[in-house]
Amino acid sequence: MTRTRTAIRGGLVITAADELHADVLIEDGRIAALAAHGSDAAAWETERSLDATGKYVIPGGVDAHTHMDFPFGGTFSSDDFATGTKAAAWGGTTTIVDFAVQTKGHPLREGLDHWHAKADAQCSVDYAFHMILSDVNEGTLKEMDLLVEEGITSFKLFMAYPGVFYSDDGQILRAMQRTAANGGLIMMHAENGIAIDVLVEQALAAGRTDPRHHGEVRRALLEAEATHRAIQLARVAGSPLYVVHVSAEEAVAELSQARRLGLPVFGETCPQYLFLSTDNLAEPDFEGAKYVCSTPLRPREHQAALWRGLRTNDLQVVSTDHCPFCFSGQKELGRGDFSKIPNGMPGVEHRMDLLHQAVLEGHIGRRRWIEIACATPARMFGLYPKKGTIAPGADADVVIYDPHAEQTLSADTHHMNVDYSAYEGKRITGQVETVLSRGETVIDRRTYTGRAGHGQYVPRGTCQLLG
Ligand SMILES: NC(=O)NCCC(=O)O
Ligand SMILES: [Zn+2]
Ligand SMILES: [Zn+2]
Repeated sequence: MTRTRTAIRGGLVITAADELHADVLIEDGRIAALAAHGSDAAAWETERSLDATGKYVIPGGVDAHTHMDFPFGGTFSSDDFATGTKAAAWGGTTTIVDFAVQTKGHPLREGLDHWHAKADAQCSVDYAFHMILSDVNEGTLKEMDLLVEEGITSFKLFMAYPGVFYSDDGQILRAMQRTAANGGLIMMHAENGIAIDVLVEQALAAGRTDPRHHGEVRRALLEAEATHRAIQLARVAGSPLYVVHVSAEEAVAELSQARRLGLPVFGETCPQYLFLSTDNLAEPDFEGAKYVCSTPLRPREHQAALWRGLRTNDLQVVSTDHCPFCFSGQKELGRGDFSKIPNGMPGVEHRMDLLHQAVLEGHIGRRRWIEIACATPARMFGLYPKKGTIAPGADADVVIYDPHAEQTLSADTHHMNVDYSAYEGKRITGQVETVLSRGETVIDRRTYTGRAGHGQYVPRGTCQLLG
């Protein structure tokens, strides 16, 4: 085997734990060593040297919540694994964890095989899977044990979307009991879908059909109620719990209270809840449909609680919930009836940049940026320290990040396969310059040099934040 050695010289290495003025040695796709500028590093003999002077050297992002080619709302999300992982690479994300879907009445294995068929040989960066449980029954529960053993260690359940992915409290309790025994982690979409459907019906009957009503019927209290219920069910089952896409201040309060009691309860939020609001959902001429996702965008006042939660570690992870639908032909399915707008927003390309912007705006510090976007998602989902850090032995998933570059987000320049940007015209300071995935350059000074099929499937361990 030919040995390839690369040095990244002159940068500021930032991990969740440290900031070091250090050079990084990469050998055969792994981090081999770090050394202070001008020390041992001067003697490294390498085939390749990348100059990171004045730049940050950070771990590749781990986006633990994506939906590529996802069947939803009568259509499929518009990024497949080829386009979506290429966009991820452009944005400095080198690992995604996507959701394989169990079709109701069918085994988990079938859903998983289907997701491998979609993803294998298509990805530009590494990928792993969670499993969506659409049908919790004796067979499914047994299959969960096998999946945990082979590296699918987390399962998403929905308290929302009756008739689609919804599970009732009994099914939820059974699945939680199973993970309490097999080491898996339940990821909960916490909204009271039964109550929401009543409010949807009433809104439509009263002629309230615009996208903004999507946000109005999906009440913050119904997110908080479901979050509370999920926490209590997890307590009864003795299982840990990860609540996905938290958007409401009242839901953060439920998580904070549980964590004060010492319960193994975790929370994720997403950039759309931190940067966008119901003002976007109210944009005229049906433009609000671009921002329809669930949980919904909230009034701007909720953002302070989300930022606080990220600072106090009551929220641990920022993922994108990347689930893009084109405005033309997809979001338009819901003209005249907001409940028919496919739920989901694009975002896989912009998470690292938006969170860097949050550093500049004083919401979080630099190491916390890396913690919530790289290290903790890797730990949460059993990928650490292979992913999420820069340390000897870790995969050489490394981003050279220019903290001074200026960019404007736009559908004209993004790489996601979707015809609008949720952040059109937003100015960002900071930009991904170069991206290595297991030592291979996939973005080279703002040119894509990767290939579909470079990305490898990564089986995962269990949650590393317990006990
Ligand atoms: N979040 C959303 O609106 N769409 C994707 C499916 C989900 O995560 O609930
Ligand atoms: Zn969800
Ligand atoms: Zn999702």
